[in-house]
Amino acid sequence: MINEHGILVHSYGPHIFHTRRQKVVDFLSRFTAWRSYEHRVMALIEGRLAPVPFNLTSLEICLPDKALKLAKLLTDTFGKDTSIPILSLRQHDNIALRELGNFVYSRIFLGYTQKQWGLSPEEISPAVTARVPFRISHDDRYFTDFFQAMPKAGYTSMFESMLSHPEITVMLDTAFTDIAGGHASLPCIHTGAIDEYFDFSLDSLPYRSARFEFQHLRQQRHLPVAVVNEPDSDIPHTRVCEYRLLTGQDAPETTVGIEFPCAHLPGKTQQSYPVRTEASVARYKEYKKMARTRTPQTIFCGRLGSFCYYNMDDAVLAGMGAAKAILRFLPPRNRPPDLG
Ligand SMILES: O=c1ccn([C@@H]2O[C@H](COP(=O)(O)OP(=O)(O)O[C@H]3O[C@@H]([C@H](O)CO)[C@H](O)[C@H]3O)[C@@H](O)[C@H]2O)c(=O)[nH]1
Repeated sequence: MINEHGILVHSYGPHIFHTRRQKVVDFLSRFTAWRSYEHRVMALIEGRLAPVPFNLTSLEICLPDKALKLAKLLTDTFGKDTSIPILSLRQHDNIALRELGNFVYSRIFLGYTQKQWGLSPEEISPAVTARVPFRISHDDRYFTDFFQAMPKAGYTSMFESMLSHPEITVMLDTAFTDIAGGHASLPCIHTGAIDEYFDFSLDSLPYRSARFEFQHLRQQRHLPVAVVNEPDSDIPHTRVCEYRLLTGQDAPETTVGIEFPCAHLPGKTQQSYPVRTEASVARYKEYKKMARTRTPQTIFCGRLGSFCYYNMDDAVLAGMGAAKAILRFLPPRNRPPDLG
């Protein structure tokens, strides 16, 4: 969205496209040109800014007296240019590595995760914190995928181009319950929340939400990198994003977005992240079972429909799969030949 100062911002927080899947790149490239962009993030640790994921540069910044020795130990133990989840480092047999793991855990993960999820890192799936591993290299990019880019004219323009087709009608501000009386009798792809779709009949699924505060600054540049994380638990926000550094927009002034995670209140906030615990995943599976028997022609998709912590490329791939799957509901004579 272009804000009132003419700056392109992301209303729901920074979205950075990155993937290892060529077929997803090929598909999206039909609708957008790209601006090559490698994301870099820093975190404020004891008053100093250091790269996140924590890497050998972060080590030199945060623990300058021990950095050389620890870098050698890390490289000897795990190998050069490797990475390791923080929870594994904290459990290592070697006491120096365990202590280092505890240092990084307490300075980067504990407060941030508590704010982000309302839970400690141990209470959420280990896959979540493993998204930001300890890097045994000086690579300070947030992602290592071969394709990292932003849609040149923004995501809105990319989706407008995707939806501009004579057979596509877009109806905004229309609840799915307003169409065909709600539960679809025709084949349908539903990307809304599966618990809401079934009127919370098995109780609600837990999600986290976030509030974004935008500040326009009368200066050319505000941050050293596009995103600065704030892991301190006493400060309510988790990160600040300077959008022009993501989008490359040339402008004399800048806008930052500050992210405040919060609980999701059904009907009041937007679900942003599914909170996947053993109990919530079990409940989601019950909803899936219900979907199979009650609405077999509805394909649930996306972060909310699949109750999955998808990255954008995961969501696109699942969408491509759903588009193919829905064609199977067509009578065989109407199916495209490559569907079989
Ligand atoms: O400083 C930190 C960073 C992360 N964590 C913990 O790791 C979890 C996963 O982090 P991340 O993948 O960054 O989470 P998110 O889905 O919000 O990231 C998206 O935002 C942008 C970009 O990274 C912004 O800089 C990108 O498009 C997405 O990947 C996190 O939930 C924490 O539990 C931490 O503790 N401390």
